[in-house]
Amino acid sequence: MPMTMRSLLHLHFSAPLPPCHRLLPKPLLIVPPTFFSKSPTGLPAFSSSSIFSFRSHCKVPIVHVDSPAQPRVAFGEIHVITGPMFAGKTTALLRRVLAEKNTGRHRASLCDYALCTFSNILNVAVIKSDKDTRYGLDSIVTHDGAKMPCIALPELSVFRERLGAEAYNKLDVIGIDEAQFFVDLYDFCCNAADRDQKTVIVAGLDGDYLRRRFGSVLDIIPLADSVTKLTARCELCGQRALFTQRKTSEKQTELIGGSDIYMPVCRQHYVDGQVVKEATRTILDIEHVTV
Ligand SMILES: Nc1ncnc2c1ncn2[C@@H]1O[C@H](COP(=O)(O)OP(=O)(O)O)[C@@H](O)[C@H]1O
Ligand SMILES: Cc1cn([C@H]2C[C@H](O)[C@@H](COP(=O)(O)O)O2)c(=O)[nH]c1=O
Repeated sequence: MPMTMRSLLHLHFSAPLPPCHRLLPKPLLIVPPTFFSKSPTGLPAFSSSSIFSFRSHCKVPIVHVDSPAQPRVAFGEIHVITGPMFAGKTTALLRRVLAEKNTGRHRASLCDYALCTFSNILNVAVIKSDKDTRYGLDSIVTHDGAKMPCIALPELSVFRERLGAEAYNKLDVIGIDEAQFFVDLYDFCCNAADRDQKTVIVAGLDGDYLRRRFGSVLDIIPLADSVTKLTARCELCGQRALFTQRKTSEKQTELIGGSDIYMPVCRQHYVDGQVVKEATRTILDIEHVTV
């Protein structure tokens, strides 16, 4: 049967909403045009676009509508922070998570003005791999000692269950540190951003000590809204450091450690370091000593 314009419109507007919306009662409030612009009194004033506000404890409290014909659902986001060790990835993750939380608080205060509720302050959670036992399992810690509480997990698929479905549904922002250790990073990020409307901020190494891809960090780049590659300072010359040099002779890819085992190096010192390591190994091999 040919589709009329009317049936197309009906289909468009009656398409099923994401799971979180389906659980909700009818929109609590319809705020007329541009709730977010300020009046001279500093209080929100109304003007030209529409915003439907749902119950504020819902993950997607607001559906912005630029024009009545184009409803836009607020989807999740994925931001990737990568680079070598000591580049400031964990520091950037902490900053970003806190910034999201504060922005959320700001947004919340505007919505709360209309909804008379303060329950939609952004909820954030930070996850790290339980392989990283350097500073205990209950916080992520930067090389400078800054800390944030976290949940340490063997894999990301257990996060929802560990947190509980209700708490998970209320989350707005999920930070993931040491992402290179999570084998299910791709699926988790996909589901969290596409299906569950979370903002996911991922920090992890792009390469290992041999400059090979490390875990799945590179795999999520096609999913990402933004990718930030940070650099450190070469420990030998102070130039921009792109790589992580392992100072010991262990060969396994995963080896937990800090400046006792690794150092950030520039391209020249990475190459020089590999040459020196190779030469040392050859000499010691000849002498039948294992390094
Ligand atoms: N060679 C180093 N040894 C120890 N700390 C370092 C070294 N180089 C830089 N740092 C410090 O580490 C900080 C970055 O820490 P962090 O955010 O944990 O980095 P990353 O998560 O990328 O490893 C830098 O701001 C710097 O103060
Ligand atoms: C290069 C490299 C690193 N690791 C480990 C060492 C640390 O425990 C983490 C990286 O921590 P950071 O927050 O980025 O400083 O990864 C490894 O297992 N294998 C490697 O090749």
